[in-house]
Amino acid sequence: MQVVVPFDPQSPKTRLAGVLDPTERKRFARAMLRDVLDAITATGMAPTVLSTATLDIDAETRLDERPLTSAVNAALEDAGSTPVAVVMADLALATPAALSELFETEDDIVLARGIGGGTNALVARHPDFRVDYHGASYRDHHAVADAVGASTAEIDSYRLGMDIDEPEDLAELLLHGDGHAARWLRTAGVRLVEEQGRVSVGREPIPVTTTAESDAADD
Ligand SMILES: Nc1nc2c(ncn2[C@@H]2O[C@H](COP(=O)(O)OP(=O)(O)OP(=O)(O)O)[C@@H](O)[C@H]2O)c(=O)[nH]1
Ligand SMILES: C[C@H](OP(=O)(O)O)C(=O)O
Repeated sequence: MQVVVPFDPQSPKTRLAGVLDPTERKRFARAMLRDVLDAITATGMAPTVLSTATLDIDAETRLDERPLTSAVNAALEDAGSTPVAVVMADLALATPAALSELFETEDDIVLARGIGGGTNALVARHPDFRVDYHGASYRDHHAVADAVGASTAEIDSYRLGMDIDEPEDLAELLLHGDGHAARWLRTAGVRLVEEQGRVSVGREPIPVTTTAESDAADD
């Protein structure tokens, strides 16, 4: 099986602009990528990062400047009859156990839904299956699988379902994460705010000198 991790390092995580500035968003996205690659590697698989730009990371990288859907579909086509897993780079809470369940479920198409309607991870073992990301892609991928006559399974996983897109997702990461991304957030001064209802996040003012530590947390 090929395990592909799409990643766009250029202007990532714009929905986190209320909490992190552009440089921080790049560092945070990179820290999440490291967590995802570590979790995949711990399952015994070797991930390939499908990136829009060159990266200095310790993983095989395939460059493709096209938008997400086109790049992933090209990877599916190139794989031929080899099964392909597609795991998003913002699944900072992903664990080897959750990923192993995804990889080992034997249907033609295996889907791990994300909150908000997305498809956070999938496995494709059918030659005619193609992706169509954005919007309610989870629903769309079910329809594509049905249309090509593929059997479909769903992975019901909190750990794969939490893609870190919105500021409130950062609270989940602070609560349940212990990897590079969670550490980077804590070092950057992002903190849980407990009020009535769900916890949210806020930012502590941090002295300029600790910016270097915040970089180091990503190393
Ligand atoms: N290869 C590739 N990966 C992409 C592209 N766009 C997004 N990704 C990756 O796809 C995954 C899901 O991305 P999104 O959460 O939809 O987008 P994002 O740019 O990270 O965040 P927003 O700017 O907040 O939408 C992440 O792993 C991204 O790095 C692209 O054009 N090409
Ligand atoms: C890529 C996209 O992710 P989201 O926009 O939900 O983060 C999707 O899964 O369709």
